[in-house]
Parts: sequence; structure tokens; C-alpha cells
Amino acid sequence: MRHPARALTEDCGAGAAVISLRDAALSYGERVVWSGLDLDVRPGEFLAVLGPNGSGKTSLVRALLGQRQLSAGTLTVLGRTPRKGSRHIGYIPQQTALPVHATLRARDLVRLGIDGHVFGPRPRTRTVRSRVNEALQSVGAAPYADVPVGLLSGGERQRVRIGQALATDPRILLCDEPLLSLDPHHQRAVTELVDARRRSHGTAVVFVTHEINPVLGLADRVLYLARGGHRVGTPGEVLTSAALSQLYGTQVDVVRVRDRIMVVGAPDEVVDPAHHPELPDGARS
Ligand SMILES: Nc1ncnc2c1ncn2[C@@H]1O[C@H](COP(=O)(O)OP(=O)(O)OP(=O)(O)O)[C@@H](O)[C@H]1O
Repeated sequence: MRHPARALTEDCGAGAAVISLRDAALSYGERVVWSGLDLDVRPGEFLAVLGPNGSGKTSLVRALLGQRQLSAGTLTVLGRTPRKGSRHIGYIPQQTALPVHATLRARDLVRLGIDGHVFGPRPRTRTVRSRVNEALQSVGAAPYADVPVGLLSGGERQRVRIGQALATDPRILLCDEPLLSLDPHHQRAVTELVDARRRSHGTAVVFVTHEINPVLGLADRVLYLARGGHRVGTPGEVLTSAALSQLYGTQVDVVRVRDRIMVVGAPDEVVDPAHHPELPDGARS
């Protein structure tokens, strides 16, 4: 892509932080989703964000995208307050169903990743076309570049979304549950693509997932959110019965079977609807 490859050295933690949170908190009305969060994410780092439903993983992504303000503390992304539509941030959303008759082709979706950011003069058509082709190629989606996205399988569509997110050669890749409803084979394909990118380009990765195992061998560090609290550290430091029991305030067991991990006995996030003063009855933005 446009920038020369930012090859990673052994110490993938080197370099100034691209994301910095200091004593950060995020609330909806009176409900504090998380607080006291101190975190630096460095170029090329793979940070897995784990936690039960409602623990605030997506809210963190929204804050990083500049879509949600912190209620306390500070957040800088690439040295400044995050703002919407930054081309330095690639975003891979959750799988969403697309209508079969959607006429947008895979290459159109990727092109949106480039044009969608541009407020000033548009890049030249030929430049855009070759960038789109490069992005599709890099994620193995070139064979179905001209197929309407509504006809693609979940795994194929997710490749195209990654291509879209990478089309501007972002310095940070935010992935919000990109593995949902993918089978293990496609989960591996998605995580390997993301991992290859951070290794070749030094892209920092924030990877929100419910499923620990697909990212276990890749994550440098884990941010585990639960019950308004959090733990940050290497997978070996955070994913232990002692650390998670302390976080949940009750006995939780981290069970290892061969190279897989299961968290057993973790209570669901308890959400009191009375703590959602922003919401009209039954609604959610
Ligand atoms: N716009 C909003 N207004 C009020 N409350 C909200 C809003 N968005 C999220 N919440 C609440 O904030 C909490 C955290 O939500 P968030 O979506 O960040 O959690 P999550 O960890 O991503 O959950 P999941 O794993 O289910 O996607 C939840 O209790 C949710 O209901």
C-alpha cells in the first residue's frame, strides 16, 4: 500500500503509544460501564478485549472511534482526541446480514473505505482502483471482487470488510467481534489476516471478541472487562482463575484443555434497566 511496510522488530511493544487512556471512565447516565482504565497500545501490538455481554467492549471501540465521550479521564488516539472518520483507523464491525439483492459489489464496499473518508479533493480514479485491487488481493477476496456482497458467504464477506478497513492503510485496526457466526476455519482465516497485517505494517490491533481461543496465540496483551472493573496484562497474567475470580468477585475457574481455555462459572453482567436513563422503554441507540 502507500506507506512502506513498517516492519516489526522482535519487541513489538516498541514505539510511542498510538492509543493512550488515563484514568478513563465511560458511563451511560448513572451507569458506569468501566472506570479507572489506564492503557497504552503500541504500534504492532495485538490487544484482545474480552469480557461478558454488557461489560463495555463495544463502548470502548466507540470511544476510540470518537463516537462516544469519556465521562472521566483522558483518551488520545495518535496523539489527539479521537475524531470520527479518521483514515488512520480501520474498523471491522460485527457480521451483519446483508440482503441477497444488495447490488453493491465487493469492490464497491472496499472503495467506500477509501472514498468514504474523503472530504477534500477525491483521489484519482486510477489510484483508487489500484488501491481497491491491492486491498482485495491482500485479503484473498480478488476472485469475488465483482460479486454483489449480498451473495457472498459470511466468511467471504468478512474478508471484504477487512479489505475495506485496510484500504486506507490505517495505523490502528479496531475489530468489534469480527468472528461472530463464523466457523472455526473462517475464524482462523480472519485472525490470521489481521495478525499478518500488524506484523507486516506495524498496525496496532484492538480485537474485541467473546471467543478467547481464536486469539489466544496471537494476543500480546488482554484487556478483560467485567463488573465495571478490568484487568490488563499478558494472557498468562490475566487468564487465570485467581485474576478473574478477583475481578468478578466470585470463584471463576480458568480451565485449560490442551491449548484451549475455558472460563467456567463467570456470572453474566448484571444490568439494571433503571441504570439506563438515556433509553426510552425497550429501545437502544
Ligand atoms: N447508547 C446507550 N445508552 C445507554 N446504555 C447503553 C448504550 N450503549 C450501551 N449501553 C449499555 O452499556 C453497557 C455496555 O454495553 P456494550 O455494548 O459496550 O457492551 P459489550 O461488552 O460490547 O456487550 P456485548 O458483548 O453484548 O456486545 C450495557 O449495559 C449496555 O446496555
